Formats: sequence, structure tokens, C-alpha cells
Amino acid sequence: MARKPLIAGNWKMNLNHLEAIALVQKIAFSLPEKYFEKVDVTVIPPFTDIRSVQTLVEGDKLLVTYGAQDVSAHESGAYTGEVSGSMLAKLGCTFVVVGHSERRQYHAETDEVVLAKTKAALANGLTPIVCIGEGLDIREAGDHVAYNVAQLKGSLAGLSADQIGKLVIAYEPVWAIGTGKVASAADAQEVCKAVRATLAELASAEVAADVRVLYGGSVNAKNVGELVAQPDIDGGLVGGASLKADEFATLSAIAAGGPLP
Ligand SMILES: O=C[C@H](O)COP(=O)(O)O
Repeated sequence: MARKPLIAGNWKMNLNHLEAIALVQKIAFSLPEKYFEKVDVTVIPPFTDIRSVQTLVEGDKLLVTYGAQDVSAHESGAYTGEVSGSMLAKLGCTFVVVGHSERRQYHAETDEVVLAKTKAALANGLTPIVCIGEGLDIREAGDHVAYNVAQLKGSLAGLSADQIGKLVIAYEPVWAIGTGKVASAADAQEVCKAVRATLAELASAEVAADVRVLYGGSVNAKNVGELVAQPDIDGGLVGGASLKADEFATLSAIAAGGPLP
């Protein structure tokens, strides 16, 4: 089965709920319906913006979906500051990012925590976008493939083939995030191919063939075409460029195979 590309805009900690509405409106205005037959486009705002985005998307019947940047591993209870999968599902979220390198780095999230969050997302019908990626030291030592395979196995340990089939995986080399240093298409493909082989090992070749593997790290309208042309790259997890409506719409259109909006 051909994998439909996915462009996911991770806004990180940017934009209040009013700015969120303006950005989603501009993106939707720039991308007429025909594009959505060939690409899935999702925005991943901060928690505080999700309700506003939901109202806009549902009210105007937009084809852009939305998600969250994190989810609690717990279902409910005394976990101050956390947001559960059921709360996100109730807000109509489709996706949730888990294990982003900024969570792993600044919030000490281990593979075990990422796995628990992935399970919580799946239990609530959300699609986890599970992130992996190596730092510069590992890349320079040439250990990046083994490192990413180990991180993926740790983050998915014990999941069933059925659960693995419901995931999106995002390979984001840490040294490429927000730096303007995009991995070459060949370097990104090398790891994404190893990701798919690992999914085949953990689940089956059939399941692995259907899972979308994204690349993230300084993706923009200039480089997205070459990235999504790789056999194992099915779209992008986009940070900085997702905050600019024109650029995000353009790169989504390129992932759809054109024409430019
Ligand atoms: O989640 C998105 C990534 O961290 C990439 O961010 P970036 O496109 O700003 O490099």
C-alpha cells in the first residue's frame, strides 16, 4: 500500500490561541481541497491553543488535522501540569508527538517513559509520532544507525504488531533541529531505511511497509522535495518553517507532488 505523505508542523512553545487561529486560517486558505488527497497536513500547537484550533477546524470543516506535543503516561489523577490522552482525544486531536528530543533532553524522558506515553496515546485512539534521533557526537563517531535502532527498540519495547502499525516514526537528528543544518537526503534515508527494517523485525514486513517514517530537522520548502523523494521518507516533522503560513503551505504542496499554491 502506498504511504500517503504526512507534513506535521510542530509549533513548539510558540503562538497564543489568537495567533494559532490566524496561522491555521492562512494555511487552510493557501491549500485548496485537492492537495489533501495527496498529503496529510497536521499542526501541533501548544496545549493552550488546541481548543481554538478545534473550533476553527470543525466550524469551517477544514481538512487540516491537529495534535499535541506531549501526553501524560497516566490516565488521570494527581499529576500536576500533565494532560491525559483522553483529554486530547476529547479535543479531537489526531496525533501526539512523543519522545521529542527536547523532551528527552530537557525533561529527562527515557525510552521507558516514551513507551508509556506511546501506550497511553494508543489507548485513547491517538496516533503517536514517536521521535528518535542522535546527537552530533554519535553522528561524528559513525554510530548513528545503531543508536537510532536501539532508541527505537527501547521506545517500542513489547508493543504488538497491531500497535506498531498505528504509529508514525520521526527521525530527527538533534544536530539538525533548529540549526539550519539539514541532514543530506542520503543521510536521512540511511536512518529511515534502518527504522523500517527495525519495524519489520519488531512487527512484520507488511506492517513496516505501511508505517509512515518522517524526517525532521531544518525541513523547509527548499529541501522537502529531495527528502520526500527518498524511498523510506514519508514526510516531515517541521519546526521553524511550520510557523510561516506561506512556507508551510508550499512545502506541504511539494510533498503532495505540486502544483505550488
Ligand atoms: O519537531 C520539529 C523538529 O524539532 C524540527 O525543528 P526545525 O524544523 O525547527 O529544525
